[in-house]
Amino acid sequence: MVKVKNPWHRPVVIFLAAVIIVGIIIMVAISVIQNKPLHQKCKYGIVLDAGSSHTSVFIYEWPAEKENNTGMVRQKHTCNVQGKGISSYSANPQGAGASLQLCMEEAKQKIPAHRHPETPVYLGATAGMRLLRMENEEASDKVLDSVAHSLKSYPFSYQGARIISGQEEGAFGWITVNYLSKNLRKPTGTLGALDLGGASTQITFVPQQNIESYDNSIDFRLYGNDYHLYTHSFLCYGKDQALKLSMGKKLESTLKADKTDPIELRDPCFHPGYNFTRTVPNVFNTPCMREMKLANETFFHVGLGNWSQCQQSIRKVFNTIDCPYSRCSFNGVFQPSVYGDFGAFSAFFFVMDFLNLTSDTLATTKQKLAAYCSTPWKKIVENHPNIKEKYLSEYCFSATYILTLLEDGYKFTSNSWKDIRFIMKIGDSDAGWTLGYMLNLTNMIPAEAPDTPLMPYEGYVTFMFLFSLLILVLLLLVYFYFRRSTRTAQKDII
Ligand SMILES: O=c1[nH]cnc2c1ncn2[C@@H]1O[C@H](COP(=O)(O)OP(=O)(O)O)[C@@H](O)[C@H]1O
Ligand SMILES: [Ca+2]
Repeated sequence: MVKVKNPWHRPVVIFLAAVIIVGIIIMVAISVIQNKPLHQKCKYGIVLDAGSSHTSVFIYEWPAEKENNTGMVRQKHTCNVQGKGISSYSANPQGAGASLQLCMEEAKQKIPAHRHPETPVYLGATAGMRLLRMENEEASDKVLDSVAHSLKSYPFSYQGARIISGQEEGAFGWITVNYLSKNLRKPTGTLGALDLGGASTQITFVPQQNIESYDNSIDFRLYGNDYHLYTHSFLCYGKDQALKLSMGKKLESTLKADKTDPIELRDPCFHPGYNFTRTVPNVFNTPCMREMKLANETFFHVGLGNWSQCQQSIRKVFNTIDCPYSRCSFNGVFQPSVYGDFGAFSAFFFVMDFLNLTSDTLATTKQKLAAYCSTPWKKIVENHPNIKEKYLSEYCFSATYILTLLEDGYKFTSNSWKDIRFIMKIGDSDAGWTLGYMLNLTNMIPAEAPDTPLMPYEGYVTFMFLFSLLILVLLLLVYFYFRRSTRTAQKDII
């Protein structure tokens, strides 16, 4: 009997199989490396939010290759500038620029040095500077010159320092929340934006009704979709200016009713037992109100802690009678019915979060707030020893103002109240106008949708891996089948 065997057969098959396996491994490795998102290659941008009460510096970061994809920019760092807002430096403009130094030095540390020259820096000032410009344009120009001069002294790419309009503030806040929620490339609805500052407040949303006033309408084409937005910014209706408006009205009626000395302003929006000596100019030092000349300049601000009376007094700062359109919010400003979900951020969040009122029904919110406002001031201070007294004393007013603004002003109902989400951040990033402002100025939101790869990166890697595994298994099956049939043939021959 002769045993037929090809001595070359086995090593050749093994060699071929090894070459194929190594080839597949190399192919997968190359494709993984080739397509790996380059995490280390990030770009940066800096936006300074020069608000009426304070300035914050925001540093944003995004992967260099993916700048046109929605949701790719994230907030890397924030720095709160010490002291008050830049508009408080009207008598000492140099101080405004100097106040930014610590945070700008921090930005130099946070951003890799080789990226400094290409990192854009923008400063946008909001309602505090709008008011200063109304009052004293020369002073407001000097403050802007001072911050511009300061920002130019850093190694970044200075792109300007300006007062943004209320419309921009509203629209960019809307872009921010919808960019971060990744709503912009989907057919699903968008999120309206409610921003409450110290000196102004903004409402922005996609309405169902026609926009009757040109000033309140803004159009965007983003990622191939058209958005027709309603937006309005109420100057003087941020919570600090609204407090002045409301106190000013009460002070005027107190003086009409009773000219006794000392003047006592009995205020239902402050806690019982609260008693603070203030000066009249401290209330009236704003272009939001007619000046009131008074011989006696100090008064006692005395708390009563009565929520429903507080709401009555706040209602007086909204004119809901005159309306030249089919419907208005207040002060003769056109507003379509609120529609869809809303993100309420900035002071809307700070106040409602402090009072634990971010997830109740409207009726429960009112009940809880009434109980809070009637709590004695002494007890409030005892319960919150570490909170700044100015903030603490004003939470009853601020929350009552928020409820009145949303319900009587914007016409939210107990039903649509459920559509308001009080938010501070979405993911890592703060809700606010700054991110939208930067995305717009760096052209990071294209009008048309950019070409997208066939499948996302993770899907691509998984696909390549499974496909290679399949080929390998098939090859092994062929090999074993081939080996078995060769052996069978050999046996048959034997
Ligand atoms: O922790 C907090 N508790 C209560 N209010 C806060 C807190 N942090 C900031 N605020 C308030 O948020 C508001 C922010 O307004 P901002 O300075 O942005 O003014 P603007 O947007 O009108 O220019 C101010 O009224 C400020 O007092
Ligand atoms: Ca603000």
